[in-house]
Amino acid sequence: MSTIEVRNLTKAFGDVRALDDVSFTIEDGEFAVLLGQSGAGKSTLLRCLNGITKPTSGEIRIDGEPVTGPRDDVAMIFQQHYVLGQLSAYGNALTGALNRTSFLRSLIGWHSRPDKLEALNALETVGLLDKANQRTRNMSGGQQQRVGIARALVQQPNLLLADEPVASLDPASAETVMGYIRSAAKERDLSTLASLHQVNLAREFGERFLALRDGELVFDGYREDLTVDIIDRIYGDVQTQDIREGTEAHA
Ligand SMILES: Nc1ncnc2c1ncn2[C@@H]1O[C@H](COP(=O)(O)OP(=O)(O)OP(=O)(O)O)[C@@H](O)[C@H]1O
Repeated sequence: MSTIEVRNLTKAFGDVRALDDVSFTIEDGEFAVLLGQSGAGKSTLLRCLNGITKPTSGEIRIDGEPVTGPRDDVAMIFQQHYVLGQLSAYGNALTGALNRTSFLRSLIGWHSRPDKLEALNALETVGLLDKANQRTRNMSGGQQQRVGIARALVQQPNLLLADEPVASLDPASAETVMGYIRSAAKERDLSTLASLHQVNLAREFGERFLALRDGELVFDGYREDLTVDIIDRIYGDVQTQDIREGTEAHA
């Protein structure tokens, strides 16, 4: 777990300000959800936190240390499950330990006992221990995404980032996968920032919420503060119709 401080972060692509003077802090072990319309700047923010994208100005610090490039203690889960189809779930999970494995050892597929235990432990966390030996190409999309989560956990991150981790899944699998991300983060006390475009899922799983609109941070608060009117401000009316109807139906 780590504290993440983002100060006056701006990222410009030509005339487009993908991030515009964004500042926030994520406390140790906090589970934060990043909201915003398509093009709001969510991926750019996650990529800056991951050290893949260099900000135009501003600063990111993890436990006080400036982020200047990719770091081993920051793991990312992507929308597409980038698993190696020919490998088993266990083999994929073990690739999360490559940052701790020498090049020669990785060539011959040698892994330390603690790394092997870590991979099995991570598969257990995502409910796939009984499928450890199954080739991932024969698994469902949701299961492949859970293998991706296991791999991220084996990396032993202090910060877990997830960029639309359930966008390509059906609603039931999306809920299952989000449940595993949430419980993995809780179990390991991981500071987490996950972008989600499904507002209902975000409200179900999020604890803290950050929202971007046109690159600006327009909301930073907790579940009780994330009212339908705020969601309206983040998205416009389109996404909130269902929520209003749901709220009224339960009233
Ligand atoms: N490499 C790039 N070059 C030029 N413009 C970019 C680049 N990456 C992002 N942008 C622009 O920055 C803005 C923010 O994009 P970003 O992908 O961060 O949004 P997003 O909220 O993640 O959207 P989505 O939900 O559709 O993935 C958009 O206007 C996008 O076109």
